[in-house]
Amino acid sequence: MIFIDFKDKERRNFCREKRTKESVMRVCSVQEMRAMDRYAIEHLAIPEEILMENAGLAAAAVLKREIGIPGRKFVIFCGGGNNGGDGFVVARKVFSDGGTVRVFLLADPEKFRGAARTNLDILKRLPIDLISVESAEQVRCDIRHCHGIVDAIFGTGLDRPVGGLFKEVIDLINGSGRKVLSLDIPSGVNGDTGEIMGVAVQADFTVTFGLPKIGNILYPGFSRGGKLHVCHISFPPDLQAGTSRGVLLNNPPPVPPRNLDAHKGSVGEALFIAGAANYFGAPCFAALSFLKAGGGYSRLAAPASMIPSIAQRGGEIVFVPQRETAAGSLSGDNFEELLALSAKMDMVVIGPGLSLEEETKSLVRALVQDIARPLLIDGDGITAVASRPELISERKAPTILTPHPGEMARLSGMSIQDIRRERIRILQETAANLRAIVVLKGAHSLIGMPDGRVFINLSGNPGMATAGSGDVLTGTIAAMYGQGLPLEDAVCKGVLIHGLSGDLAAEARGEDGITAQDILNFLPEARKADREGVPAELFRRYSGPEIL
Ligand SMILES: NC(=O)C1=CN([C@@H]2O[C@H](COP(=O)(O)OP(=O)(O)OC[C@H]3O[C@@H](n4cnc5c(N)ncnc54)[C@H](O)[C@@H]3O)[C@@H](O)[C@H]2O)[C@H](O)CC1
Ligand SMILES: [K+]
Repeated sequence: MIFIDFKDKERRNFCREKRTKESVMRVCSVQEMRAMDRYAIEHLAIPEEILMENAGLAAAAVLKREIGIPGRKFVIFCGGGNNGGDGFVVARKVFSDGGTVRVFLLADPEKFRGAARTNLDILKRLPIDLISVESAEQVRCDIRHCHGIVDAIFGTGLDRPVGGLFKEVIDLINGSGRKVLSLDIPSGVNGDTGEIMGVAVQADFTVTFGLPKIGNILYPGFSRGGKLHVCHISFPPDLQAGTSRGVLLNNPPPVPPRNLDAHKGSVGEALFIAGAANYFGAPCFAALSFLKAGGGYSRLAAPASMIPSIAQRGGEIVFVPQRETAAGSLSGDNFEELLALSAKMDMVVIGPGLSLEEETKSLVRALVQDIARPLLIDGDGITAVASRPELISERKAPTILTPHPGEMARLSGMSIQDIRRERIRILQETAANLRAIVVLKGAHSLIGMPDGRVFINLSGNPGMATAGSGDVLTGTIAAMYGQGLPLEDAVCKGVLIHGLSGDLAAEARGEDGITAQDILNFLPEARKADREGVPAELFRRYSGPEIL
């Protein structure tokens, strides 16, 4: 365990962290959480009341740290399930620690069962205000005069859109300007998808129980949770380790050190098959990012007529001029040369700015089928092969695909809306069907492995939603592989470094005007920070929730 003093912002405390496989945190679905819960209760004989007590105590500890308890007033909203039960424990603990508390029930008190019932019955014997909410108006005054609100309305049991009185109360909470602590997950966020089910609490802090749920980590749910903490509520580590098809936070191992006698061939050789008339940026960003991320030898096979202008921006690239179609894209008769050259590479990248010319698409399909080296397919390359999944699944060498949601829709046959809603499941199916590593790009990009594992990446920022950003990602991934990381780790590391570079660019220049050029320019700093320790603020974000 490495201790980091996060408060020392002044000195821009650079943490010397070592990311290890053991430090990868699992994220679980609602069903997995329920199974863990059941196992703990039935096989380990941990009573439900003890799990709930652990949950409530952890939440009260966060209230104490963030707001303070003695002499403070809290309003606790409790729904009719166990999330509400956790709220009752918090109420008892706040009261015991010298705070004032009012508990508002959003369900018929007769309906509580099990541990929630037990805790409600305890509360009834204490001098704590327990009020059944009939209308939102009833709570307005208390909300205005409290120091903090605890949201224990819905947890993982949310199973339909939020409306009526629940919606009115959540709207009041969100408009109150008070500090809000959500228990397990902000009420209204779907635990499996991160979707907002009509309306959701905007929390300042969330304490999630057992393990983070997918909805705590995926957008838009992630942005509703504020600072995220996790309390393992005394589950043993083995139980939390989960299955091989698990969802994990992206935390790849370090890139191997550069040998003192490194030469350009020993830190990776990549070929980029990219570019067409009017697409000057994509090939240049892709091929240059490979070098800026530490790769050794970057070759760019682009239409011959484009090369003089690209060369002005990237003289470090080695060019392989290609014959072109009348439209200025790569022509089919480059096939043999590209295939022969590909055989000598560590990795081939195909797609950035290739255009959707029919002849070029046919060339891509033929190359995808025959290139016997690790192949990263991006952009127009994905569109060219999307209708022929067997070309990818039957490849003899590994394949990486880096789709944005629109390209993912083409690859998976699902709509963009479906992909937003069920990102993890669709990614798992697509990666398995295509036998490929699939990077679904977006806020918190997802990396899906053919065996069903999914890594959620936490680096990056909205400023990176800019043209050319994806081209920089391709070269970054290829560079990680060229420098010796195993393929899966290289993809995970490339995604992390790309986001880190964007975060450093945002820190230096502000998020709004970041361009692909900025992400490219910050790659060397990103590599350095990844080796020596990222700034404390970023480290905290990338490490995921703090464990209580
Ligand atoms: N290991 C753990 O994670 C532990 C979790 N705990 C807490 O328990 C909740 C889950 O409890 P559950 O009873 O299954 O569900 P909820 O409390 O979230 O609520 C279910 C309740 O709400 C109704 N409902 C659902 N959606 C709506 C809606 N849109 N509108 C109105 N009503 C709705 C539903 O019908 C039920 O009545 C977990 O999140 C943790 O906080 C344990 O305390 C400790 C172990
Ligand atoms: K909640």
